[in-house]
Amino acid sequence: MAEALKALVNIISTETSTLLSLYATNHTEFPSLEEPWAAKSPELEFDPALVRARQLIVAAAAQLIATVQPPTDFLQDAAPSMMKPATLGVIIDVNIPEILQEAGPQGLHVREISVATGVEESYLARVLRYLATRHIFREITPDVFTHNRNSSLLSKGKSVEEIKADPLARFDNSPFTSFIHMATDVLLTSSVHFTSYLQNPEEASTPFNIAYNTEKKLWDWFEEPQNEWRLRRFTVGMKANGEMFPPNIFINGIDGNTLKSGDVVVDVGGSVGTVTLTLKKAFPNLRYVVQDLEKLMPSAKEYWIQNDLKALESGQVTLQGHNFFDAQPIKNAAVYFLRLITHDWEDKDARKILSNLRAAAGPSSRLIIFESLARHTCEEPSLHDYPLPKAPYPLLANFGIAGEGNNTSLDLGMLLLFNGKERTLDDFKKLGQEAGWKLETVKLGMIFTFIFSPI
Ligand SMILES: C[S@@+](CC[C@H](N)C(=O)[O-])C[C@H]1O[C@@H](n2cnc3c(N)ncnc32)[C@H](O)[C@@H]1O
Repeated sequence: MAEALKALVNIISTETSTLLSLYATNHTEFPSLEEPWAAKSPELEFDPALVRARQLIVAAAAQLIATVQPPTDFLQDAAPSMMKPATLGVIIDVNIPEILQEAGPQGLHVREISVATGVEESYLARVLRYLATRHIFREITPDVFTHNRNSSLLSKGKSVEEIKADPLARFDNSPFTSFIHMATDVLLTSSVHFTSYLQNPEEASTPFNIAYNTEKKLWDWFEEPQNEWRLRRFTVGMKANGEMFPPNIFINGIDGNTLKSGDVVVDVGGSVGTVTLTLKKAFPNLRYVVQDLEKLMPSAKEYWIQNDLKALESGQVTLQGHNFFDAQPIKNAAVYFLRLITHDWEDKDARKILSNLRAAAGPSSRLIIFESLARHTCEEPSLHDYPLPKAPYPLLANFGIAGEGNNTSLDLGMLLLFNGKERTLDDFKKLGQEAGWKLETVKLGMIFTFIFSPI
């Protein structure tokens, strides 16, 4: 199959030229792997042509490795992949990103990092070498490490001193690091029980329940006093999700220009309301309700006080403690939307959430779900009607890790924590139908928009 190998190299070569010419046209230097990350042109990062070129290069490069690497080497690297979250967890827990940031570009010897962290020098050297081998941190001279493009994103955005002074608030400034840290903590611990759970799902509700010896759902477990920091980290992490997606996805998804002034948009399970803030800026003539569990309301209030106090004071935005398994109090809203909610729940629970919205909806209400679309690795006839980009030969139809890497991880993460799942197109149609909603439109994007009308 030399033909496949050549085709992969060809994709990498062609798309690299495209990528570099996009940077050149934008008068922006291509960011170096060796330098800490600083988005020089945030608009360029979301440019669809750049996103497409990058996706093709990563998909082809990953497939090239899988093609040329002996399978024994390939699997020996894959099997102990848990070392990634394990080492990232240590690094974040003992504040190495901040220590190296404070040390500057000349880096720091592990001896000094050891003094600053209290972790034995030889342990640190091995952890950092593992990560630097995978392009997270850079080893300048033996045992002297500094940040590179990837590791620089692990900083919590506070000094070591500030972190130590208020450990509970350590993730408050760093939505992205919060998100990464979740994988190194509850997810990693739960994953140990994966095989036992899948072979005997009656054992517990989820692998998470086995791991932490609790019958509570994750959200309720977060309320236990020892988990206060985890709830806080999760709430901050959700903001990262908001910032990871281009705002236009939500603006085009809701399409507020088709609504009447004063119409109500309900952000169901909206956390602090990051999507609502984006919508409110785009459609200032609408009214908004952000709903989440009562315990989230203080954080939500703080978020709006910081970002748009006027909207709260004028009543244009209302924050409402509401459990979405209870009857929906806002009747006949123009739009009920849910972002990253249905994937937390197994079908019977997701059905109940959508049924409660259906019971409150009026004839012209719309239900809008922002969620990933689970895709097969091969051609899917059910998706032929949608203008999804076609993967060139010999790439996997879903672009492999460059298309579905995060989604497949997230899908299994949902299984570990909630017995939830990412859904295929047919799953969404069926789920809607069973709850009284007809899937009318699907809009493509980094996250998909599924628009339903009442049946
Ligand atoms: C994955 S987060 C998504 C948050 C938000 N939609 C976003 O995209 O940023 C799930 C949210 O569901 C909320 N949640 C969980 N159970 C809930 C319930 N029974 N009623 C209302 N909200 C709930 C959580 O508190 C959390 O904020």
